[in-house]
Amino acid sequence: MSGKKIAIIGGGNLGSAIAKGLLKSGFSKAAEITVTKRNTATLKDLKDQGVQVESDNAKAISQADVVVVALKPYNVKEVLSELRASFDAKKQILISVVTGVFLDDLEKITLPGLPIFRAMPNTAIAIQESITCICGRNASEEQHQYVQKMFDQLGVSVNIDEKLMDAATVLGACGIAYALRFIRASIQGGIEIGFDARTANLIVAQTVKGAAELLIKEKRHPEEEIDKVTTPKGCTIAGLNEMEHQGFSSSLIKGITASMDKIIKG
Ligand SMILES: NC(=O)C1=CN([C@@H]2O[C@H](COP(=O)(O)OP(=O)(O)OC[C@H]3O[C@@H](n4cnc5c(N)ncnc54)[C@H](OP(=O)(O)O)[C@@H]3O)[C@@H](O)[C@H]2O)C=CC1
Ligand SMILES: O=C(O)[C@@H]1CCC=N1
Repeated sequence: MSGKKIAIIGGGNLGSAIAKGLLKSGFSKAAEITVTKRNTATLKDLKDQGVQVESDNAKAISQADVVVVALKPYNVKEVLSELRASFDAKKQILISVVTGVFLDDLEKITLPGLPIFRAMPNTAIAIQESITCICGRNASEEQHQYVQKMFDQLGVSVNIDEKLMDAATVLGACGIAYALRFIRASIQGGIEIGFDARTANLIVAQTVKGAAELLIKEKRHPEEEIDKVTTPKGCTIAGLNEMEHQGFSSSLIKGITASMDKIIKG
């Protein structure tokens, strides 16, 4: 239990997922979390669990020890610059999960010297299974440890240089969507070869989980594990090679670089 009051500014997809993860992990009590957005009706689930729901950002920030900003990139400047007076550089930490807004910009928009972190989680944060890449400035060792502990409760965290934050957004945050599209396509294939949708979903999701766990728990290289599956002249290599002829790896790599270009060039 952290004991700190956390205000999440922008309770949309990611902001709400963070609140859910904080509750589920026991890192925060419901009464310690405030989530803001203009239309608070969509936060009913969180409100029913005891989370404070608010449309007054200034009030939420001034009562918080930790401010998590989960606004859309295009309205961060407009919203935060009006809230400058609510921040306290001596007592607070700002954590931004906003894509493409630099520590420099965040400090200019808010207060000089404010301890500021950028964190890039993904939506699996709602079930404590995120990978979260973190960088920060102006923070004490204790504040760094607090932020890392917070995201470790919500999955796994890794400290990176800010220059890799856009790449982290693509690989980790967008990556959930890429993985789910792989899963959905596999389910479609599974239905075509005979399974009902529900059974295909279970088989594919558990298979993907197993593949990931082999890498995470056993620290294996993907190709080492693929070699164990590909019986000579067998059906796996026939399928894999056909996928490659159709551009499977190439399309993924091109998709990843297209996402990266979108962040950099807009
Ligand atoms: N979704 C994801 O998987 C990830 C998203 N991100 C980043 O997180 C940020 C949020 O993304 P996401 O959650 O998907 O976006 P959403 O649009 O779902 O959430 C943004 C929320 O901000 C609220 N909002 C808008 N204006 C204000 C305001 N003035 N005060 C308070 N709240 C406001 C909106 O609600 P209302 O209109 O009711 O005010 C909305 O719910 C983005 O910067 C994104 O790049 C990063 C990693 C992963
Ligand atoms: O698509 C987006 O722009 C955001 C950033 C990472 C995930 N969703």
